[in-house]
Amino acid sequence: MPVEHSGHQGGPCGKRVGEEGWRLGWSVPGMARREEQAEGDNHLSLAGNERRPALVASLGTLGLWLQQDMADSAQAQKLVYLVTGGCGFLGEHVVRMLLQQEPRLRELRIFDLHLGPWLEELKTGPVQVTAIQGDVTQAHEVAAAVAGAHVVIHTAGLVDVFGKASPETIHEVNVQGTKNVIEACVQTGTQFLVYTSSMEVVGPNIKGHPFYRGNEDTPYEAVHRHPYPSSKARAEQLVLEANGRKVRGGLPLVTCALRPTGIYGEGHQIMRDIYYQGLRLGGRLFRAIPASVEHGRVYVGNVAWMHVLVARELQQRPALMGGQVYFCYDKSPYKSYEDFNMEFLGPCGLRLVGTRPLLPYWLLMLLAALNALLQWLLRPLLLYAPLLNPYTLAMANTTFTVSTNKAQRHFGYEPLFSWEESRTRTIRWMQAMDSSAQ
Ligand SMILES: NC(=O)C1=CN([C@@H]2O[C@H](COP(=O)(O)OP(=O)(O)OC[C@H]3O[C@@H](n4cnc5c(N)ncnc54)[C@H](O)[C@@H]3O)[C@@H](O)[C@H]2O)C=CC1
Ligand SMILES: CC(C)CCC[C@@H](C)[C@H]1CC[C@H]2[C@@H]3[C@H](O)CC4=CC(=O)CC[C@]4(C)[C@H]3CC[C@]12C
Repeated sequence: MPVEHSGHQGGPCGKRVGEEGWRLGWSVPGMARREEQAEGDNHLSLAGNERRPALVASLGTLGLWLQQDMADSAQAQKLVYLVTGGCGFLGEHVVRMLLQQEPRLRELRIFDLHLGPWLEELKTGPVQVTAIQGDVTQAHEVAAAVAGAHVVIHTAGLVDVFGKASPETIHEVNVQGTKNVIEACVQTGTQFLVYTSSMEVVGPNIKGHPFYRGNEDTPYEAVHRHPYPSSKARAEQLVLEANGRKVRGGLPLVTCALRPTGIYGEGHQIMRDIYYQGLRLGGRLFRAIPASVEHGRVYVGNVAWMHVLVARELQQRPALMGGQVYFCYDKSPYKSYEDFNMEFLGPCGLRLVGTRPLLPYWLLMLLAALNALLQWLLRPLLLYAPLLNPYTLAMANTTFTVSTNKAQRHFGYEPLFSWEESRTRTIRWMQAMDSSAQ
């Protein structure tokens, strides 16, 4: 079913809720917000005194202890992080997660081609937030942003499986951009680099082999032809090969790569597109993929949390974690791409028609090929970029799921958000998005 990435109508979602946008309500479950932590720090001496009566022997001791406390906290808040692509879907969650969950942050630099207006609200907090408008393909811009950073989280990338950008541009951003980030770390002396890779560096491959609940060591023939996975695979390889290179000052560069499966959650553009497509079709979507095809999905908040944790622990366990890859996973259920989306679209009033695909696979392939042909023919006049093309069809129609605990073993990762919470947050976002658009 060709789905255009445009158009917008109000829908049943919006009629149910009248709440603030998800950006305003962003918080982490069961954890103190960073601001609250900072506030807590200010009162630490009193709370601490209750717990440690021996220290309250005299006012002098109390004063000394307070001084020590302040020195510790100044010492603790010393790190400079840089997030490339920090205004993207994932990048924004990483930025917000860092501000909430990384108490040692002194400065957070956000580097992106397009800066979001929401950055302004972050500038009033205790951490210095520096927004840098820049292009990862420009080595000098990257080097200037990286200089003085302790950790770089490189999420910037051109995510295009719809043929919007040329293969050259995808390569330039994803591969050359990553090279620039690595070289900037080496030249300026930044020691820790986390790269946002993708499950796509593994598969599904062009032969459509299933990857059923595999892990980082599962053998799989990773063969790519499409520019996006090829570029991600090359960039990941560059990042991993750079592990151990000497950076300015003589210390070794420590790198690792995170491979999310299909990310979902607040801000997910494709989910938004599919929702509006469903509305245009009278609240219905038509099943195209057999329910038995499993597609790996992971909640954006958990992917962000994994980035924060991996960046922190990379500094503690460089020998174990340097040069490693980790799939991003959580407790999201194994389902087909369409059935999974219905977890959110269903409560927004959409219905998936059919227990089996309504069209035979060969016909879908034909439609996908037609779309590709149309895209090529229309290119001089307009950009025709429907969701259905031969590549996306193959992606959706090939089982690819992960089952691993490597991140838990190596750096103690546990999902921060349960499946229920992830689902609720995503539904709330869709409802809020729709009501704010009406
Ligand atoms: N969305 C998904 O399901 C998955 C995404 N990933 C990876 O996660 C990362 C983030 O992806 P999303 O947040 O989904 O994409 P996104 O398109 O929302 O975010 C990418 C960000 O990078 C920025 N960017 C693009 N080109 C740039 C350039 N030349 N210089 C500076 N900034 C540039 C964009 O402005 C954008 O803010 C990407 O590296 C992607 O490959 C990996 C697995 C799954
Ligand atoms: C009925 C249609 C054929 C359904 C089309 C769905 C597709 C648009 C999506 C199916 C699988 C998605 C991709 C997958 O989740 C893995 C990804 C990893 C990334 O690193 C980037 C995004 C993506 C390629 C994702 C893109 C949309 C799908 C192809």
